[in-house]
Amino acid sequence: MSSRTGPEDTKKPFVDKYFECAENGNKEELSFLLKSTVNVDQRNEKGWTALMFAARHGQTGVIETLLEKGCDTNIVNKTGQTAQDIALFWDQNLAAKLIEAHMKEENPDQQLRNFFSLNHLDRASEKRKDKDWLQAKISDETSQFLLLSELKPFVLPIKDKTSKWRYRLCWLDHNKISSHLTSDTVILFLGIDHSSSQSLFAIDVSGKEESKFKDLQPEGSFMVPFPGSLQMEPSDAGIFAEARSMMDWLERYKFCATCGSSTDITEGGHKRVCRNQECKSNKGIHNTAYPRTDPSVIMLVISADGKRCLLGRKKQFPAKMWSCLAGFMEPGESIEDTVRREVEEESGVKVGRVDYHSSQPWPFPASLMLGTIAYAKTEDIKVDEDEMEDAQWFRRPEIVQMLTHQHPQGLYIPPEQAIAHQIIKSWVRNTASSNL
Ligand SMILES: NC(=O)C1=CN([C@@H]2O[C@H](COP(=O)(O)OP(=O)(O)OC[C@H]3O[C@@H](n4cnc5c(N)ncnc54)[C@H](OP(=O)(O)O)[C@@H]3O)[C@@H](O)[C@H]2O)C=CC1
Ligand SMILES: [Mg+2]
Ligand SMILES: [Mg+2]
Ligand SMILES: [Mg+2]
Ligand SMILES: [Zn+2]
Repeated sequence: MSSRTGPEDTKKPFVDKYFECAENGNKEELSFLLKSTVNVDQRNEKGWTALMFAARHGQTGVIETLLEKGCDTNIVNKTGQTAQDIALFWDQNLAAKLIEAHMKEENPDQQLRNFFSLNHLDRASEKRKDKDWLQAKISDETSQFLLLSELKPFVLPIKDKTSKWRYRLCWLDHNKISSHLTSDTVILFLGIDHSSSQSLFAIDVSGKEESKFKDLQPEGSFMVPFPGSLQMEPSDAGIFAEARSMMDWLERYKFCATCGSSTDITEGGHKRVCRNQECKSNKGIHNTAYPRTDPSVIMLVISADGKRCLLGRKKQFPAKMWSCLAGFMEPGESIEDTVRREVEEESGVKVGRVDYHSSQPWPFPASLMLGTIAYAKTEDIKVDEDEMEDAQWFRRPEIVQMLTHQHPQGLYIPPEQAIAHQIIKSWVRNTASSNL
């Protein structure tokens, strides 16, 4: 490899050496560098990681070491390839298989699981209808409770396997929180964790002095959910999404939307029941007392020549961040038509075909993002100035710069936890060898 230069700093000789070890299969020295100076996912100026160098040269021993050290197999380089793409391109089949096996282990269904959607709990929707069962679980000494104050979760700081600071949900057992449970405390059943046989709950402690909870766990704190929750362990983020959306609904929908009467919380917090026996909401399908989920579409619009994609800036976005267009679905509208309508409203561009990509619960407060790739039939842009600050077509090389934080003007797209990032990355990967 001719050029592997990284950022101009004192670490550069070590980083160069690190990539050289990956290329030559020098496992011992690579492990030593990882222990002392180098981050496992360090990239060079072309966006290559050690895993990519090892994949390119079929260094299976190094690949095993890097995978053990928790390297990220999803990183793309500046041409939009992952390490696995590189291994396949260079006929390093053993290397490609090793990476694929690791990815399968982490994600057995081989389906993109967006951040906030990794919730492994069994919601036990039949069991939670049984009041006695629920009450027994609330008092069970093995049950675990998550505190939420004004929708802020009680969390612990931890270092992940690459030494970055992240947050974990802080679970407290019944003994610790029993003094905070009064007859009007909102208790939400989250589900059963079958790996530990524990039932998990969230409780609302809004209005109580937050510092008091430090006695239960001195390292714990209430975290402002956005953007803090993006730094959560992905498996906790899914549980947090359920807890936050549900708690927000329980707090905001106290009265019956049909007749305005008071409601009672049932089924562990998953349903409200109108106290007015005559109310239409108590008659089956008309029930307005279930939690809300607001479907929203989010789309990467591709130009007719396939070479550019359309990104927009909402007025509230941080400076220099561009993202996919997005919008709420209206009742009686298909996903495809919502995409066509929102794109035309926001940018004036007309869309034809729409393909589904993946989905993401977005708990601010309760959107379900339906991710799509949409194909434009027109090019002229007319920005909806009420909602958008700007919308523009970007060529693929510029998108890659934005994706890999290499853009000369510092433009960037949302982080990997946002579905927008994943849709953009998919397009970049799928067009990696098409010379656009
Ligand atoms: N995960 C991700 O990567 C991304 C997620 N999103 C999320 O997508 C969702 C939709 O995107 P956005 O561009 O804001 O939507 P829209 O383009 O539909 O426009 C937003 C406007 O819609 C109105 N609105 C608010 N709630 C609803 C609702 N439940 N149904 C219909 N209209 C509503 C509001 O208008 P008014 O103020 O007049 O009430 C709001 O200003 C948001 O929740 C946003 O946070 C967006 C981009 C990226
Ligand atoms: Mg919008
Ligand atoms: Mg809109
Ligand atoms: Mg809209
Ligand atoms: Zn009612």
